[in-house]
Amino acid sequence: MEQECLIALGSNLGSRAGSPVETVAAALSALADSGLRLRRVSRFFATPCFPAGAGPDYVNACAAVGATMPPPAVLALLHDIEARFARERTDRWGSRTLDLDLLAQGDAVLPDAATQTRWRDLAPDRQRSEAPETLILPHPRLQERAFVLVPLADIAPDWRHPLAGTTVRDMLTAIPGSDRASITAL
Ligand SMILES: Nc1nc2c(c(=O)[nH]1)N=C(CO)CN2
Repeated sequence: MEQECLIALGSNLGSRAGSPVETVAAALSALADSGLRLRRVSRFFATPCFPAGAGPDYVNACAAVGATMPPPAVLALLHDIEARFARERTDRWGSRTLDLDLLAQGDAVLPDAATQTRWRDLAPDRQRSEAPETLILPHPRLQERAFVLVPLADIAPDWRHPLAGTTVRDMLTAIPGSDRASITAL
């Protein structure tokens, strides 16, 4: 059965595809060519780098795609596309030629809610050692980021977080207005 995946795209450096806008556009074509079915694409937005001053502005967008494969296979596919656009994975907040995040797949919760709660309460360094490269769904920082929520609201305003119970529209209302105001559609 096909499930809907919500994917966030971001770029703040040119790649072999060209500018960040061209890179995000090329990544969407790559997604469509990869066996995922492209259902909806948001507008492209210029967003200030988070954290502030860590690099040039980003271009961010979101896409809804249909997938018949399980979440780890979708993630592997996203990593493969990132690699083709030569993203450097060394620096956590550093500049990105292309960043593809799997935000959600249907209402999947991975790992289970109790494990996610335990991890969330750990200090960040222990979080990284106990939960190294584990796929967490929905994406654990989805609610905090205007640069994700603003494009996501274009394509899935009524999607409901399976643990928090809130919609994308609710989450967007809950973040500071100044964060939203700093984002402009291209
Ligand atoms: N505005 C914005 N800032 C970021 C982004 C991003 O996509 N947009 N991605 C990052 C690395 O994941 C770090 N900072």
